[in-house]
Amino acid sequence: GMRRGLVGAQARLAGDKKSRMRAPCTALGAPSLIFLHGISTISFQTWLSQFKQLKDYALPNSSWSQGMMDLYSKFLEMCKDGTWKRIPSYNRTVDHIPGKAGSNEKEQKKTRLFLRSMDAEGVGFEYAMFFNPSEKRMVCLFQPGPYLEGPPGFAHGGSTAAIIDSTVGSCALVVAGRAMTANLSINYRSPIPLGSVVLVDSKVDQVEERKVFLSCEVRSIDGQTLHAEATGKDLAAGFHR
Ligand SMILES: CCCCCCCC(=O)SCCNC(=O)CCNC(=O)[C@H](O)C(C)(C)COP(=O)(O)OP(=O)(O)OC[C@H]1O[C@@H](n2cnc3c(N)ncnc32)[C@H](O)[C@@H]1OP(=O)(O)O
Repeated sequence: GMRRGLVGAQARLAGDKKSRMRAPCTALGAPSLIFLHGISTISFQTWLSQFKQLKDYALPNSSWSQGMMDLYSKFLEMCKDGTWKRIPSYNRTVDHIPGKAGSNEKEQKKTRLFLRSMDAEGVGFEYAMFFNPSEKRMVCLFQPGPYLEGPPGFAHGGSTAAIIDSTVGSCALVVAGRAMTANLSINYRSPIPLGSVVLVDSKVDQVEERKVFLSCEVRSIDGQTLHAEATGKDLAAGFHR
């Protein structure tokens, strides 16, 4: 009931019953905000049409817990007035790059975005990101699945690093247009139970020419437990190398 209602709400928000397959335009709002370069080389319509066949993985599926659904629903609400933007997610890195999305190049068919590498729903990284432009803040709702185990019953530190890197990297990418993580320093404060839901909350603290300085906290939904905190530096270069 709740879940179906939410998916319905999502579809209505996107204004299309096939929103599962094609949410990015509505979700991103103004793509020029996200991608500060390259957009002029192809027509806007062509760029949009490339997303049509792509499956968006940042939408609810049956593996999402009630906690994950509730949080997702809360963030969708906050998207209504434009304060937050839902960020779509694909299973190939190339599909996030304007002008290259939907590419059929042979080599790119074989590669996967690391966090979307597991085909079964719920076993690996289940996550959805939301961006707040005025705060230059990217929040990722993250539900680690059973295949991310490190200590028995808890998420592997590398998986935590991966979700932090991706959230911080996406934040830098949205703010700076291009981004490559140059440095990431993580303090692990409290283990993350598999199947729980945490908030990976990152923001840009400072931009100095090509350097983007970011900080990030991973907390339980109620905010009471600090699981990890990180600082990072992204360089706004190299992504298209
Ligand atoms: C949609 C999906 C989003 C997913 C996001 C995922 C994000 C990622 O995982 S990225 C992958 C992991 N990162 C990498 O592989 C990066 C590997 N490193 C590199 O390619 C290069 O070192 C790169 C591009 C970061 C920097 O190289 P380059 O552009 O030549 O910079 P360089 O000229 O050496 O340094 C520029 C400045 O940055 C500083 N800097 C460079 N590296 C670092 C570092 N590791 N730590 C701190 N500062 C650094 C330098 O000191 C220099 O500062 P200044 O100008 O004041 O002297």
